[in-house]
Amino acid sequence: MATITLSQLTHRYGAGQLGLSDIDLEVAEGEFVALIGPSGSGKTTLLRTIAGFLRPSSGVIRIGEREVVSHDGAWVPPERRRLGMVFQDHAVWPHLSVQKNVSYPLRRTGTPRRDLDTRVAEVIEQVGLSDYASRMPNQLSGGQRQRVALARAIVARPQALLLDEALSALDEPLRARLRMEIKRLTREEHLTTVHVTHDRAEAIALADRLVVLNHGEIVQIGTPQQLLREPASSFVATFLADATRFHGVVSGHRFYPQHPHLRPPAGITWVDQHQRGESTHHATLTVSPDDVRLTRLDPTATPPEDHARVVSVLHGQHGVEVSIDWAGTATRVFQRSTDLVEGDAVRVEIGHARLFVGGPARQDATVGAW
Ligand SMILES: Nc1ncnc2c1ncn2[C@@H]1O[C@H](COP(=O)(O)OP(=O)(O)OP(=O)(O)O)[C@@H](O)[C@H]1O
Repeated sequence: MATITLSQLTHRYGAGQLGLSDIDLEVAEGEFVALIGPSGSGKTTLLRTIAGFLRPSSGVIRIGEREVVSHDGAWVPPERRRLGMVFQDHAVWPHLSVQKNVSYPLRRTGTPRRDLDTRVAEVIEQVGLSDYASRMPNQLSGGQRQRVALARAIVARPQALLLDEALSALDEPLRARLRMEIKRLTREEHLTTVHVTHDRAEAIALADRLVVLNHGEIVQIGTPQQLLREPASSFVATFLADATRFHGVVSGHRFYPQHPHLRPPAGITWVDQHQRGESTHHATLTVSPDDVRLTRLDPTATPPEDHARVVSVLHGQHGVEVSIDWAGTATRVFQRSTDLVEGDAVRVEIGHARLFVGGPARQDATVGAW
């Protein structure tokens, strides 16, 4: 296993489109890192650059002891980087059995027969396919084919494992099971892993550290708990925890919201992002869906001015997601259970909020789709 180090990595596509901007990142030996961010933020570009499918415009990539992309233009092609890759679409060879698919990387490098048989049997067992070794891919389920792809990616003990939406094509509950198995397997094999996913729950469940990208830049790196507890910007709070943003101004250490009815709660965490020379008075209050309480108002009485309306109520396995319209601001609220229904008038109370003062203007841009 190896450390992956990226230094000042920048990529511009042919049309001038910025893919990556000045990325510095070190993935430690045996660490599991997930790349997350809105659509177009650069996740795929970054993974493809590490894999060697894309040659960055500038910067250095080191995998283990070796520079695979250097300042002086030196370049190691993908097949010589000793990386394992798993894509979304079960890329296994249809004309080869499970055993032959998995053993292929070892046959290619001329591994002696006995070593090959032992290692292939070991990996096939690790992914739970021992009873299927002689089957052809068309006799397997989607989940089983993805396990074959995973076994083939790790059989040659790669320096690192790259996962590109590897679980996205699978349905629950299979997806959740394979997610846990990947976690176990990467730990057992002490695999350095970089995982691109659109699924925040998956990233949070699997990763030792999350790398949040936006506009081709890293906007925050940290453990899932750190990022959830201490998002560095209103963008990260909104993106990772579905927080709602309310804009306003700060003056004399008080927040004045634009939102006509918002009463800032007593529990505010101030995050001062003020940058010298910038206008500092703009501020964004983020409210996490867990920190809002809703009380149904008497439907026969005229609702007070600051009421909100329930727009939708989605019951799920682990609770209820209530969306409200609060003077034009769509706000998400998580509740353990509720008897609220669409159209109800509610009173809104905020338990805790984070106030981001100043900071880069573009973090307030639309978060975008996953
Ligand atoms: N082949 C290409 N030519 C030009 N621009 C590209 C190309 N591929 C990606 N881009 C641009 O580079 C930026 C980063 O794209 P990338 O595909 O890495 O994002 P992503 O985070 O993986 O997005 P998604 O979640 O939608 O897959 C985007 O602005 C995108 O439009």
